[in-house]
Amino acid sequence: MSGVLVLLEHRGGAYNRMSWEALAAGQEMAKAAGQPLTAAIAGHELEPLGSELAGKKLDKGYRVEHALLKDYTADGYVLAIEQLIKKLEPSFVVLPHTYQVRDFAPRLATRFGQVLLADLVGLRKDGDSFVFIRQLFQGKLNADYRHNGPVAGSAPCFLSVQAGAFRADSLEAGSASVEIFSPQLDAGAIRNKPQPPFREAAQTVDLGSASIIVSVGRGIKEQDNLPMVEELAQALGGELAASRPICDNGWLPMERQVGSSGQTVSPKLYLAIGISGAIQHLVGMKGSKTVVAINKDENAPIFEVADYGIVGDLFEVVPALTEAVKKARGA
Ligand SMILES: Cc1cc2nc3c(=O)[nH]c(=O)nc-3n(C[C@H](O)[C@H](O)[C@H](O)COP(=O)(O)OP(=O)(O)OC[C@H]3O[C@@H](n4cnc5c(N)ncnc54)[C@H](O)[C@@H]3O)c2cc1C
Repeated sequence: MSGVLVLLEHRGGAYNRMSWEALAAGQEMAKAAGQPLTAAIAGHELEPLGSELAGKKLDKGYRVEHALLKDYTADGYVLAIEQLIKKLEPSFVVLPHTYQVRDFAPRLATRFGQVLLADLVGLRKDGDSFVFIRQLFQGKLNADYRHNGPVAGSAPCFLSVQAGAFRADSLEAGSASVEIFSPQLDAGAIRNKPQPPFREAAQTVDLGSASIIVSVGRGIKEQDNLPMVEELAQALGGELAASRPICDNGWLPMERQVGSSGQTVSPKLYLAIGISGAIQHLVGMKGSKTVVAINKDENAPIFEVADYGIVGDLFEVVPALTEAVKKARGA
C-alpha cells in the first residue's frame, strides 16, 4: 500500500478549480512522502477530460468509466471508486471539499472503516507521517490531526481540502498516461436518482471581473445601515459585496456573497468592512491585490490578510472615507 490518489470532479465537460487545488495538494504530498501520485475522474465518455489530466505531473491517471456513472449518484460513485481504491491500494485519497464530495466521500471512507478528514486548510510533513490542519470554532483555532497509517494492509487515509487552501496555479505540468478503469456496476445497486446539482450561488452579478469591491459584514448590524456602505462603493466606482450572514439575512442578494459558498473574487482593491475574516470568507477574496480592512477588533483574522488595516468603528470610518474619496475625486 503506497501512493496518493486524487479524485477530481467535473461538470459540464470541465474540471472545477477546486479539483486542481486538490491535485496541487496531492502533488505536494507525493513529493514530500516520495510516493507515486495517481489521479482519477469518474463518469462516462471522459476522453477530453482524460487528455487534460494527462498534461499534469502525475505517475498515472484513470478514467473510471461506466454508462451508469454518466450522471452523478452517490451510490454509483462509491461503488466504482471503492473498486479503484482496492486495485491501487493508495495510502492517501485526496478530494476537493465540494458539495458532491460531502455527499459521497464519508460513505466511501466508511467502506474502508475510515472517516473523512474533511475541509483541510493545510498539511505538513512531520517525520514519517503527515500532520493535517483543520479549523475549529469558525476559524478561531487550528487543530492538528494525524492518521495512524499507512501500515501494510491498512485502509487509506481519506482527506478533503478546502477551497483556496492550495493553489491551482502551483500545479506542475507533466506528461502522464491515463487509462480506463471499468468498474463492475449493477443498475439495481444504484438506489439514488440523479438530481440537478446544487448551485452555490446564482451568478448574475459578476464580482469576478470587478476591479474594486466594497464588501460588508455583520458589523453593519442592520439592513438600514447598508446605504452608508453603498455610498462608499459608489464613490469608489466599485461593486458592493458581502459576507454570508448578510446574504443569508436577505439584506443583499446571494450573488453578492463572497466566499467558499459564494463568488471567488480577485479585484485590485477589496475593502472588508465589519467582516471578521472567517476562512470561508477569506478563500473567496484572498487573491485580491490590495485588501483594506475596517474592524473594531484589532485581533480580527481579517487583519492577517489585510495590506492596510483600520482598527475603528465602521460607523465613524466609512462616512469619513466616503467624504475623503468624494473630495479627492472632486465629486
Ligand atoms: C459550509 C460553510 C460555508 C460558508 N460560506 C461562506 C461564504 O461563502 N462567505 C462568507 O462570508 N461566510 C461563509 N460562511 C460563514 C463564515 O464561517 C462566517 O460565519 C462569516 O463569514 C462571518 O461573517 P462576518 O465576518 O460578516 O460576521 P462576524 O464573524 O460576526 O464578524 C463581524 C465583524 O464585525 C466587526 N464589527 C462589529 N461591529 C463593528 C463596528 N461597529 N465597526 C467595525 N467592526 C465591527 C466585529 O469585530 C467582527 O469581526 C460559511 C460557513 C460554512 C459553515
